[in-house]
Amino acid sequence: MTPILEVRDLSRHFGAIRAVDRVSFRLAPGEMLALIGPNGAGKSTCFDMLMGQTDPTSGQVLLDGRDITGWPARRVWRAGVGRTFQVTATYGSMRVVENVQTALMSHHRRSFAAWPRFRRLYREEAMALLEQVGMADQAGRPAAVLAYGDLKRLDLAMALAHGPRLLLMDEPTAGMAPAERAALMELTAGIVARQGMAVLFTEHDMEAVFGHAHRVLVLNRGEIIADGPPEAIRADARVQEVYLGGGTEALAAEARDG
Ligand SMILES: Nc1ncnc2c1ncn2[C@@H]1O[C@H](COP(=O)(O)OP(=O)(O)OP(=O)(O)O)[C@@H](O)[C@H]1O
Repeated sequence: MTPILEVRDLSRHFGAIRAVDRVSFRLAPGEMLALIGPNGAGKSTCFDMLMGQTDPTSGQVLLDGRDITGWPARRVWRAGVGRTFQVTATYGSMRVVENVQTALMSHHRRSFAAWPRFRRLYREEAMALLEQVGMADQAGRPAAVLAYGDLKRLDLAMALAHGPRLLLMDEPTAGMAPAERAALMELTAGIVARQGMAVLFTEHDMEAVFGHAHRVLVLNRGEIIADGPPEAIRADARVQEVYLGGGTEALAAEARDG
């Protein structure tokens, strides 16, 4: 089966700094992959390359078998790479459902000149997306009054409006209460499984990583030092060493300290 994402020997060097160095991995349909590593490991640089925001020094990025290396961000997004934001990109004064409608308009390349007809445009599709993230009952509320966890779910619905093949989530649970974190990750896992898409996420919260990722990729100084299921990663001596030499308690401490 063709992987949704295939990264081959991807590198990004800044002068002498090897921010990302010969990173290779694959991501299958239905898979949730966590990308972790200590500060400065290269996670953001890796994400930036996958989103088309930074050109690789060398290597390749393939989406559904198509080489998208070096494509500009907008084209990468059009090709099916979506993302959620740490700070959600919603319009506070608009209603929840209208926020999703704007995401659908953008997906369907409709200009905002269609504004007068906006209230009807893609309303049903938007409601179906809100249903998926458990937000249909809040459709009529202004986004500004939403609780933080609900804003995150709205952000997810807006990312899904684009029908991504690959969803990149940058610290999806940052700033959330523990119970909300688990709920968001479970919700995401269910959607990923149903739609056969794939998720790559960075996360400092180790409960979110070890509780919800199918596979964990550990970066250190730009290189992958481990790639496997959560249990194997937790037990990996090199991973424990990198996380201050103290096993998963140290992993948790690193998470707290950011
Ligand atoms: N534009 C740049 N110019 C020079 N060096 C850079 C640049 N961007 C990143 N780096 C360096 O590349 C390395 C990897 O940084 P990156 O931000 O990708 O790590 P990270 O794992 O995302 O870290 P954090 O968890 O702190 O966000 C670091 O040494 C960083 O200083």
